[in-house]
Formats: sequence, structure tokens, C-alpha cells
Amino acid sequence: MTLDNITVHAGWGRPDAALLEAFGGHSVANLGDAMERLDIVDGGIHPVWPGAKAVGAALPILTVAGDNRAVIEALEHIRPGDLIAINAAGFDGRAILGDNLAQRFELYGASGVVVDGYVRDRDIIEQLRFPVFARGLTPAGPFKNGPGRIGVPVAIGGVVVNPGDIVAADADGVIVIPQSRAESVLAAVRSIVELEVAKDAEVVALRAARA
Ligand SMILES: O=C([O-])CC(=O)C(=O)O
Ligand SMILES: [Mg+2]
Repeated sequence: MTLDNITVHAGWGRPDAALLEAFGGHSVANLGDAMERLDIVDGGIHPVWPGAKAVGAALPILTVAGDNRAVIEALEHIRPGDLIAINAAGFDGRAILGDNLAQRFELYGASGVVVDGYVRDRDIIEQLRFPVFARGLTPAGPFKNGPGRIGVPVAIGGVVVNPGDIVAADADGVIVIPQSRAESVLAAVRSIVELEVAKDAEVVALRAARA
């Protein structure tokens, strides 16, 4: 479907809610270790308020630098549990969204948004407690002309995000788990957690030995 200059590829498969919830219990660092420490979104994308954390099924959007028409058109495609993943060209000259779009995302059931670009209205977004991850902040508002694409693979921080991939984000940053690898990554992260617990126990034992 094409709305003049916005192309929409709707109808992708989404992981079920229980699977998303299982990922929600794990840190992004541990999930990264479970992915052989590869394919992790670059560290320039971080939470815009401390404590922001989200897991969801990717709804990818491609915009042109400084323009959010595709983001607005994507609102009607949001399903509960989606995480909006926006390639905004990493552009630092304009915010691709702010508190108003964040409220709308939440209204439609999105779990969060990751922007390879800049955003604004940080203080209100923090008050809303809606998880937003971005490269940075600028007060300059976006234009609304397009073009753009919705529901196509996009790059976020150097990593491919396909529609329906699992995206997890926390204080450390963002990771993308391909839908086809979900079960194996979940099994691997459970082993990583066991190793981490053992490493912590080692420190406790060392501390006791030195006391
Ligand atoms: O004006 C815009 O499109 C972006 C914005 O500030 C908001 O979503 O609150
Ligand atoms: Mg605003």
C-alpha cells in the first residue's frame, strides 16, 4: 500500500505476548552475551530518562532526516506489544518525536520507541514514564512531508531490524533478536544468567576469604 509518498508493508508476523514477557526478564547485556556479543545496537542510542526499559515486537519505520510523516502514518499500524523502531538517519538537527507522539504510542499499546535520531520534550516523556531511546535531544521540531516507509527492514544503530523482531532496551542500550532465533537466544540467556550468578557467588566467597 502507498499513501502518496509513504509505503506501508503491513501484515507481518508478531511474536506472542508470552515470548515477549520472557525476554522482558533479562538484561540487554545478558541478551547480548547470548547472541555471541554480536549484532548489538551501537552505544550512541540510550534511554532519554533514567530507568527506561522496554521489550517489544519491532514496528520498523524509515524516515528522511528531520521529517516524521511516516511516524504519524504508522500510528494506525501499532498493535499492543509493538516497539516502534525508527531509522531517522541519525540526524541531530531535528527531533523526530516528542511527548505527544509518545502519548499516542502508549495509547495504542506500544511498549516503547527506539530512534536512530533525536527527540524532544524529554521532561514530559520522563513524567509519562514512556520508554524512549534515542541518540540525543534537540528542541527543533520535525517537518511532516515524507517520504517514508513502514513495516520494512531498517537499520538501527548499525543493526538490521525486521518487522516483528524482538527489541529489548534498558539502561545499557538496545539489542535486536531476530524472530527466528528467539527460542534459542532465550535458552542461551538462561545459561548466561546461571554463569552470572556463579560469578557473583565467587566474589562473595572471595570477600569472605579476605575478611
Ligand atoms: O511536533 C512533533 O511532531 C513532535 C513532537 O514535538 C511531539 O510529538 O510532541
Ligand atoms: Mg512536542
